[in-house]
Amino acid sequence: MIQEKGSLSIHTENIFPIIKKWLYSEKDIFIRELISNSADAISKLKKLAAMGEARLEDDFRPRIEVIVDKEKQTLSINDNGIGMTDEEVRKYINQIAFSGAKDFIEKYHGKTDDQQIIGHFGLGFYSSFMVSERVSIDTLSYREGAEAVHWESSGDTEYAMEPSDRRERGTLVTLKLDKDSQEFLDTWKLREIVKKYFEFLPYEIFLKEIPEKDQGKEKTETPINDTNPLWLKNPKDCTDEEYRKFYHQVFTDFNDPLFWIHINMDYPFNMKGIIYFPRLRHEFDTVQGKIKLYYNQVFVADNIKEVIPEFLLMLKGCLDCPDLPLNVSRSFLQNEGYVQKISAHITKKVADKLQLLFKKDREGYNKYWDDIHPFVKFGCMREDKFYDRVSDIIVYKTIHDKYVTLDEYLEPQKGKEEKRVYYVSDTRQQAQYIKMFKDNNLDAVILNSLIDPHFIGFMESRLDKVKFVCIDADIAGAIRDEGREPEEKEKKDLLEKAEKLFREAASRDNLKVSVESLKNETMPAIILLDEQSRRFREMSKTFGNTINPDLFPVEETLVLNLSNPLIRDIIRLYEDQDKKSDALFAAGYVYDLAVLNHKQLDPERMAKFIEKSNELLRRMTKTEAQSA
Ligand SMILES: Nc1ncnc2c1ncn2[C@@H]1O[C@H](COP(=O)(O)OP(=O)(O)OP(=O)(O)O)[C@@H](O)[C@H]1O
Repeated sequence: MIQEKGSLSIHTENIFPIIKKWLYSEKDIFIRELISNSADAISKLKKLAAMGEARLEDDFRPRIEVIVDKEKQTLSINDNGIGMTDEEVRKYINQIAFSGAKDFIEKYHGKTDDQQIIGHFGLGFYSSFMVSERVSIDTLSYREGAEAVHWESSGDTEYAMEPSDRRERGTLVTLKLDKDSQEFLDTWKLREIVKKYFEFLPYEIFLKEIPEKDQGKEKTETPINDTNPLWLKNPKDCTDEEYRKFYHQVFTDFNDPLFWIHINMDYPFNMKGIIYFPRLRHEFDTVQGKIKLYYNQVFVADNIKEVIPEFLLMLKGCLDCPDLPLNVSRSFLQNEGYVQKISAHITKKVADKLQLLFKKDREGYNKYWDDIHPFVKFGCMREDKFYDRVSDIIVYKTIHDKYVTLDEYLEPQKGKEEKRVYYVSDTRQQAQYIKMFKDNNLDAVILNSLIDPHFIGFMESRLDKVKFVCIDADIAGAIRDEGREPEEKEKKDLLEKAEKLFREAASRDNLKVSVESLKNETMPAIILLDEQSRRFREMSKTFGNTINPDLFPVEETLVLNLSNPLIRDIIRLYEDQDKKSDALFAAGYVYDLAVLNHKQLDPERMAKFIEKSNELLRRMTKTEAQSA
């Protein structure tokens, strides 16, 4: 060919500043575009060879090179793919690539949300001008008798074409980086970017620096990428060690995952990947999950909510979905039937895995539960289908350190019209109540994590005639000793007197008081909290009200235990004018102890309580000393 100069058919001057600005936050996408082009060029060549339309060398190995020349300030991408003839350069580069950029701008200009466009930007080759003063191409087509072509442009409307001295089939794109983009000469940074998008590209990528370091030395070349990610391997042939290693490598998490699911399907659509259940160090870790989406082994993005059910984003994994229509907008994806099928399939796979673990290794499943419960609960609340598949294997940790399903927990209440699940929402604050339950051989489950107030509400909405009741709320029914209950008249009389006495002693006119004969004799009184108002307060905490718990006061009832002789004695003392002050002293003390059982006393009350305790000791020793 003879030397040729020309003008590009579009007004690139207008486009240029817009694209540059738009790309500012994601400058490195030009690398993705150029390497993608090289990978496409190799795929096309392989396809043609398979059809018998191109001849490959016997020792052909697909290869992409990223070459840095710090002296010349150039960054080049070289491949041994299909190459281009001069006609093709005219067509694909001069016309298509540049008009592609124009289409792109027309479509997306003004959209501030980069996330509108997934993965493929359609900006292609043109994006190389975002970082370059000048871009050149040296290419030799696979076609027999083709001549190599050199093309060059500075990103304005002018280009130049002439013969090239390239001898090998394939394409070399060289960018003379502009002064604002010198960071792309940093091989460490380049390696990071290439790894981000192409860690699992099926063709080997090599990073080279010119002049080569350690010249003359015998070298073994190692590609930057892993051309055979584990998800492509048949699950039957993968070892646990390989799964763990892959997890460490991809997520740079040194902890081992709990377990994993290998997805490997070809029909009715193509999807491969591995999803891991990470170990949680604390509850808030859950938000740090990561599902990486790939398209034919090229990374697209992390955590695309439109493709992956939201609750699965708490897990970690890689999913390769070559059938995804990735060059479309997110809003379109949401309505795509294919995407819904992917979502449904992953949900089913995860539920199946949990069911399998539960059935085959209940012990192991119980051990995992502390790590996986936020995920399972969140999943149930988010996806009806997931709930339907796992509702029978939701387990609850009990105060006896066992893990039981709801059916197992409710077994002793079989035949009862309304069933109750007693739960602990704070193991420290409710320690006394737990002890009381244990002493009476009763069981309660522990639901003390952030998600649990929501989960309890959710479960009640799903279950007919099952109520969740906190261990410090309305439990008198569970621990009442029916055999010891006094006559109704006597009980009414006692209640009237006790109400008067304890309201006066606690200085609270509206204190709710009840009298019961409890199975447990040791405790004179306990405080019960109204379940509804307590739940309201818990919920307000999860919505950020941690500052003032008194904003939502919780209704309390002081339950006096008639099985403990102290209560009747105090009531009797109260009726004796001479002993009234002693009765008030003792009643106030009993009340304070009951309150202390489930929460801290406010500072003023605490100071008084200590004063009273000291007085009590003094009274005790004084009587002892007098009688001695
Ligand atoms: N390394 C290469 N080897 C062979 N042909 C190439 C190479 N790079 C670009 N081309 C040709 O130039 C065309 C335009 O490239 P460009 O990157 O602008 O768009 P695209 O790859 O077709 O689309 P998009 O990047 O939007 O997915 C390509 O379709 C291809 O035919």
